[in-house]
Amino acid sequence: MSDLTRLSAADLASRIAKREVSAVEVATAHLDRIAAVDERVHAFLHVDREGALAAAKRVDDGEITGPLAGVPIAVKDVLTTKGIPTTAASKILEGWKPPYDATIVERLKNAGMPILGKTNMDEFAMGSSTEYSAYGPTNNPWDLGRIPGGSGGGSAAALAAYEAPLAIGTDTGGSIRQPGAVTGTVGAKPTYGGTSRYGLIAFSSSLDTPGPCGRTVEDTALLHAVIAGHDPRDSTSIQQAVPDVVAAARLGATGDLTGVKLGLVKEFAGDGSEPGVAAAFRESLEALVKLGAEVVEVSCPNFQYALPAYYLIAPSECSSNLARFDGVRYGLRSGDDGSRSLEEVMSLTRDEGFGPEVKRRIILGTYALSSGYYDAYYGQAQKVRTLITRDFQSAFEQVDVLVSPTTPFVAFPFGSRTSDPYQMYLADLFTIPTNLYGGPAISVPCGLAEGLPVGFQIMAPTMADDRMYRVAAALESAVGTFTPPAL
Ligand SMILES: NC(=O)C[C@H](N)C(=O)O
Repeated sequence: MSDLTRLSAADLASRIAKREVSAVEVATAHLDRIAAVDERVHAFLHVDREGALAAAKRVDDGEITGPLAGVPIAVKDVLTTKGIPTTAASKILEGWKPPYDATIVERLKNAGMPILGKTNMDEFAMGSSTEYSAYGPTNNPWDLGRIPGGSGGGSAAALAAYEAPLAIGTDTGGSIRQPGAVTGTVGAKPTYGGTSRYGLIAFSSSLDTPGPCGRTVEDTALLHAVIAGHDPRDSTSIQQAVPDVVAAARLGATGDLTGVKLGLVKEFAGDGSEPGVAAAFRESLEALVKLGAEVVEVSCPNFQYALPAYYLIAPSECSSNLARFDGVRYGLRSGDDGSRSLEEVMSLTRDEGFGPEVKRRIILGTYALSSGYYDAYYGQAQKVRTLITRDFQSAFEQVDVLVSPTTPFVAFPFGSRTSDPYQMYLADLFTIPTNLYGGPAISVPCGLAEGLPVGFQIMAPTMADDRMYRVAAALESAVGTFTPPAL
């Protein structure tokens, strides 16, 4: 039989449904692949062999059916999994086993999708390379000396290394799309509120968005349909019905984009992209025009303020959200030998438990929220957020979607951006505006630059997630998918 780990999720699901292959065989093939290559890739922080096989058996026993029943999946370690270690790649949560499942995880289980394990990430999702994981970085399957993106580098690398056919990520400023771009995989950030945050360890609550990752656009859409939709346990969850993203992906795959208007953001053009990235993006745009799309230049003058606004809003929210890690309620507790006060124990725990990037953001956010500075920093950033939203709204009066490269550069070598935080933050230059607005966006592989993958980003209006899938699938039909060298 062909290697099951090379098949698409759609193909696996149909073979399992027809009983040409069992779900247990599919899960076993992926677990064996993880055992064979993950020492080199380090995509996983925890592998749940027993749990995955038990879930697969329930599908084989006919207890669960559905569009992705029996298709295994990897889950970013920032979503709670009942009884399974969940660390957000931080020492402060080492050994913590949550007492409940995140809604996303619950939906995967109800859909009969065996969870292979938890994937590596930057600590608390702060970073663009997984180099800030307290458990060591993930290596990019395209070149093991390079970063797989971040924060969800583990989920993207697991796909590129054929350790999992599907994965879950979360995107606060680009953490699904940028890892997708640099690993040659697909990553979609749904509309904010379109996927539940219940059980997602909060970084920046007004931005955090869980979403699907896959190797093809159709697979990603199939997973989107499983996880999206209203959740009464999340107060910002949207009530409205989820658009039919699977139908949109299948429509796009026919390769006809007649009448679709693509907006090229004027302010992004030539803005710091590596020449290879800019070239692959331009060629893809031409490919889309051949499929019938029209390209219109649009101006979004406030996008240039997105990065600074994000680095006030996200740290401000994180300084509040991460206050709960105090050595009392979860995981690590340091220096509690009976001689120290509660404050001292909290302080020692947080000093030992948090890594340097997390500390940097807590300090930055606490400062931005402090009395006397609140209006000048946090308040001002919120106003910028409104202006960016207006830029999107007026752009979408002229075009159906906006397009850009996903990230200005291809996967960079380890250590090349850790000494200057700003250089790391630039990885999200093109992805952050969407998070501030709240709309959906997807990254789809569009070519190679010096042998490394380049991502093409498609941004759509809120609750028009289907539009981006249509264009993404059309692009995929024109440029194909990209396979890394054998590991
Ligand atoms: N969490 C994200 O979406 C990643 C972003 N690079 C950040 O460090 O905040």
